[in-house]
Amino acid sequence: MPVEHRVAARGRLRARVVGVVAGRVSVPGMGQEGEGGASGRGRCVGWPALDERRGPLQASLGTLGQRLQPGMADSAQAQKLVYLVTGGCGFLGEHVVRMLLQREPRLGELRVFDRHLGPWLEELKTGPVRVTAIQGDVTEAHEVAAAVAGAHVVIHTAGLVDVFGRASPETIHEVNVQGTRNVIEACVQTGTRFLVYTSSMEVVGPNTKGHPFYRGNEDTLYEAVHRHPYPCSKALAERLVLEANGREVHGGLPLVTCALRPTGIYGEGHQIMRDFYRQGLRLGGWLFRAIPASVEHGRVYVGNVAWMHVLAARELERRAALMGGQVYFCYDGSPYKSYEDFNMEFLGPCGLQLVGARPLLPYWLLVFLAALNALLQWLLRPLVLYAPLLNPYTLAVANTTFTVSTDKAQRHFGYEPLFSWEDSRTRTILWVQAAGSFAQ
Ligand SMILES: NC(=O)C1=CN([C@@H]2O[C@H](COP(=O)(O)OP(=O)(O)OC[C@H]3O[C@@H](n4cnc5c(N)ncnc54)[C@H](O)[C@@H]3O)[C@@H](O)[C@H]2O)C=CC1
Ligand SMILES: C[C@@H](CO)CCC[C@@H](C)[C@H]1CC[C@H]2[C@@H]3[C@H](O)CC4=CC(=O)CC[C@]4(C)[C@H]3CC[C@]12C
Repeated sequence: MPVEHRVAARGRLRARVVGVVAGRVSVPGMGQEGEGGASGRGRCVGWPALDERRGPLQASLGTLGQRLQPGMADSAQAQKLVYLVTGGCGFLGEHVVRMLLQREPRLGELRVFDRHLGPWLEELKTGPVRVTAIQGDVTEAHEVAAAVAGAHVVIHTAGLVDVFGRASPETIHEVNVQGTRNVIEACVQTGTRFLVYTSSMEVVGPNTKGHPFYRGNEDTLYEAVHRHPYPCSKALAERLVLEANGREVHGGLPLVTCALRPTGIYGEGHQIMRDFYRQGLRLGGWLFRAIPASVEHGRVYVGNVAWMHVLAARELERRAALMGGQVYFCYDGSPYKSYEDFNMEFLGPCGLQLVGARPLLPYWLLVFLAALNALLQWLLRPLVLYAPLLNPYTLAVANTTFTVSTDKAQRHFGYEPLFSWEDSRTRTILWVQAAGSFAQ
């Protein structure tokens, strides 16, 4: 049984801590030095502008090696590091946690902070690394500050991922924007210097005009205009993180931040994939094409997203001047396909078939159905939560080409996908099969 106790660090704290443990290790190769680079700036229609008082991004920090904190020396003998992963029990967060345990040799303590702690944390009980599970809420500044205190690196992946209208826009803003602000302020107050933020491709697009983004990179010009609360919140939060780069933290050294922008993540734990599978099973093994095969939607395997987080976090120290204040799309070798055709890479081997070489319904009818769903959601809200997958926003995202092709992360911090497409596919298929066989 885990020992549960109250955290005493830094004042009032309601976060609950569960101590557990895990292990082990390998080291990746490094790539070439790269250039600086731009970060996309989104515009959120109908949302408040960010406080601009801190001015433009501060990307140039000097060589970090000259200003090492205790415990940050780059050698096998170095003091072990304390990592904090917010949202560490989510779909991506769990993979980040497991990846850190497997592939961060300097890991001394891993703090997993989440509103809902997963029972799988129990498995991490054996091994050389101390794992501390902290039940807490990123919107509670004091809980975040207590969790951050004493951490060397924070990977902030907690977020409210809702494009279906389950949560209110205010709640999405509170968790994604204020939660991120709390993480940044906690780093500043407690002297934590390295912050990796999980942003999203949605910060860039697809935009409200449905413009295609075809094999774009971090410097591709694109009109990033959002209306939906989720991409708005991610864009605002990303901006906060990037603008915080270079701020002086407690102890006088500069904060180093970067943001990673995954495209649509898939892999073990992907609930929407599991939902499509179950829906197909209910329909006798059939799914019906709604989106033209020619509309490409960028996807990335969760293990590679986790790996990119681990590498970025590790390299922020050595490459602060290059990486600080930068954004990186998360990409891998997953093929460019439509959302539905891509899902069939996994659902096909699980016995489902996608009916139709072309969409079975005309687009105008889908638009009508999506609008009807939105209306029903609004009408029924006082009585029941009606949140189907299809709404005007999800239709627009699924029906707009958005694909990424970039090597910026490779050039800046040596990222190469850890999992090949074949591995990613096989792992996902096995998970879908297992997940689908549980309760219908
Ligand atoms: N799923 C996707 O395709 C993509 C996700 N992202 C980003 O990746 C991050 C992780 O997303 P997923 O793993 O897909 O979502 P998820 O919902 O599985 O995980 C989010 C985690 O954050 C936790 N959380 C939510 N609100 C919290 C709060 N107030 N305090 C503490 N913890 C809280 C949740 O309990 C959950 O464990 C998010 O920031 C999301 O915006 C970015 C691009 C694509
Ligand atoms: C029209 C339907 C016919 O089958 C298909 C509807 C699919 C949608 C539910 C998904 C299509 C694209 C997805 C989003 C995309 O992958 C980008 C995302 C990034 C994030 O940061 C969060 C998740 C998401 C918005 C993702 C959500 C589900 C889709 C809209």
